[in-house]
Amino acid sequence: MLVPLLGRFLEPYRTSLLVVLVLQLAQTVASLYLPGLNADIIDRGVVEGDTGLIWRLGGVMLAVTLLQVVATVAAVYVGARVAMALGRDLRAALFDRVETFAAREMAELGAPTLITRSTVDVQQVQLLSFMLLTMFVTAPIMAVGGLAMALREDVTMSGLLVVVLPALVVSIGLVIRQMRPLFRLMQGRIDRINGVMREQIMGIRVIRAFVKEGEETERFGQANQEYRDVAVAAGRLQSMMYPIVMLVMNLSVVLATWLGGYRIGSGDLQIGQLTAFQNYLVMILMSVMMATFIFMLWPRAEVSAERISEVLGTEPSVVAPDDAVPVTLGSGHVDLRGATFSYPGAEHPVLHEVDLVARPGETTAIIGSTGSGKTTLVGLVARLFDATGGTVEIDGHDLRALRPEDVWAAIGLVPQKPMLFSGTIASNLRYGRPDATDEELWRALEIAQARDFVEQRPEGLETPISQGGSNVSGGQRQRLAIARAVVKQPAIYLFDDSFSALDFSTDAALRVALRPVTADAAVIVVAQRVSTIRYADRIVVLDQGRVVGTGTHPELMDSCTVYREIVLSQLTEEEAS
Ligand SMILES: Nc1ncnc2c1ncn2[C@@H]1O[C@H](COP(=O)(O)OP(=O)(O)OP(=O)(O)O)[C@@H](O)[C@H]1O
Repeated sequence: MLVPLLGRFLEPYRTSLLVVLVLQLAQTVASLYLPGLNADIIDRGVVEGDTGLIWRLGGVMLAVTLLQVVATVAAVYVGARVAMALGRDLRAALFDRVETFAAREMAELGAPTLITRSTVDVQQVQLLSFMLLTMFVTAPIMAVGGLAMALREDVTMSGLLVVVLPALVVSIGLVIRQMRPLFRLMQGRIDRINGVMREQIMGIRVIRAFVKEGEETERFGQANQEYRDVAVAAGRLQSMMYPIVMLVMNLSVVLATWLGGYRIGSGDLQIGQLTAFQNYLVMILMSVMMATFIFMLWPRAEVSAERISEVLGTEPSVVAPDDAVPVTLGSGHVDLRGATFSYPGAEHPVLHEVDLVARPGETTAIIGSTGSGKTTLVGLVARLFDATGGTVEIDGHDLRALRPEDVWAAIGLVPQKPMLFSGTIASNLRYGRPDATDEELWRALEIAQARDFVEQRPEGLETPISQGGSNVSGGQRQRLAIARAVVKQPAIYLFDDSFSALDFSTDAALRVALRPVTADAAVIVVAQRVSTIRYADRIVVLDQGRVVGTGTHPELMDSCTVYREIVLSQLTEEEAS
């Protein structure tokens, strides 16, 4: 997964990669050249007392070192830029993909893991690519070059590598093998911490009100501890790597000195050559250490790459067919025929063969007990998910044959839990129609019975709204969400229990004010309160996902027992008639 992902996302940076390659090559060649020069200074300069040669070769060494430094700095700079750009591109790709997800994919993956994957996992891949970009060429060239140079200095001494190298590779390999499953576990546990934290931050008021801080702290503590345990286990293994490499490296140098001593004594080797050999030996082992760094990061980055690729490879369930042509849904005829819907993984459908008609200029109300499927029904009309059976049509088009954005353009949805975005009241109201004038915004606020409270704010339409709309009350948020839908002037209004936070008189005033603006639109209202819907042109009664009655209030009072029961639980017999 990691290699294809890197291949795909590094493709646009081919030129930079080539530059890094050349710079690394220059740096490595320079590094390999230096010990040889040093040996010459000792053996030909110092031993033979040739000061001129020492100066000359010293100068060359200085120049080569300078080249090495410049190449290293430049390679790290370009490499870091590419790695950062890769991180940015991965995050952008993830964000773009998540934006296409329908409710189904969101439910399957879940917000916490999507956040971890876009941040922590991307960071892992980014870190590994940085390491690769700074060491990828250096390590193998240094290893091979170092080996060649060591052989040139002394073939017998190079036999040492036959023992040292396999020992190093095998011991590191064993450690890495144990690290891989731990990293997978670690990412999963970060998801869990994120999930618990998210839930607790969002539910902080409820937690306090129910005095559950202790239990919640414990729950978080447990998730935290589980992550710590696996991180410590992985860290323990990781911390063994460096000492192993250092141990092997130092032992090798000692061995080389010991062996070299004999060979110098027998006249087979010169002092300078031994110094150079030791340098090359260290270089070879250093390159193994560099590779170790990469091997250390590789398993974690690979797990992360798998998690990123899973998101990128998840196909949205609400999509336009290949042959979909753009359409404008202007009139707002909604027809559900035998619409059935099951949530993924659920045993039974939530909606069973629902037939529903909503016409422009009319108000269609949906009423039913809690959990009867009202919100799900609204989601089907808004194409937040597709029906698993039957059809949902707008203006005679089966929604599955349309581009989702064409459907959404026709819909003014006021969800059960209204959501506002950070910005101002004006920016939120213009969400569906950016070119709306201030006058139109005020008009929409008036209809939504929100004008007064906005006027009372010194900054009026420019009043700041914090993330999620947390600095306005629930009722105000609901009214602003209604105003936002009104500004959009859609062909179909979907009010999902949007009037529940309003008192009776405000609810009535709002419905009267809405009438002229929705005169040409289909209005679908979900409500628990009978007074909100009793004058609707058509009332659809849902019971456990089935339509058990359709008609006007008087018709249903006569014909539908479920409706009668709901009405009589809220109104007296006289009020209801
Ligand atoms: N994301 C989901 N995954 C699985 N089941 C779900 C999901 N959302 C809702 N349900 C189930 O579907 C059924 C209908 O839910 P829905 O929200 O449509 O009901 P509702 O009539 O709008 O309820 P309420 O009046 O309480 O808002 C419920 O039994 C609920 O448990």
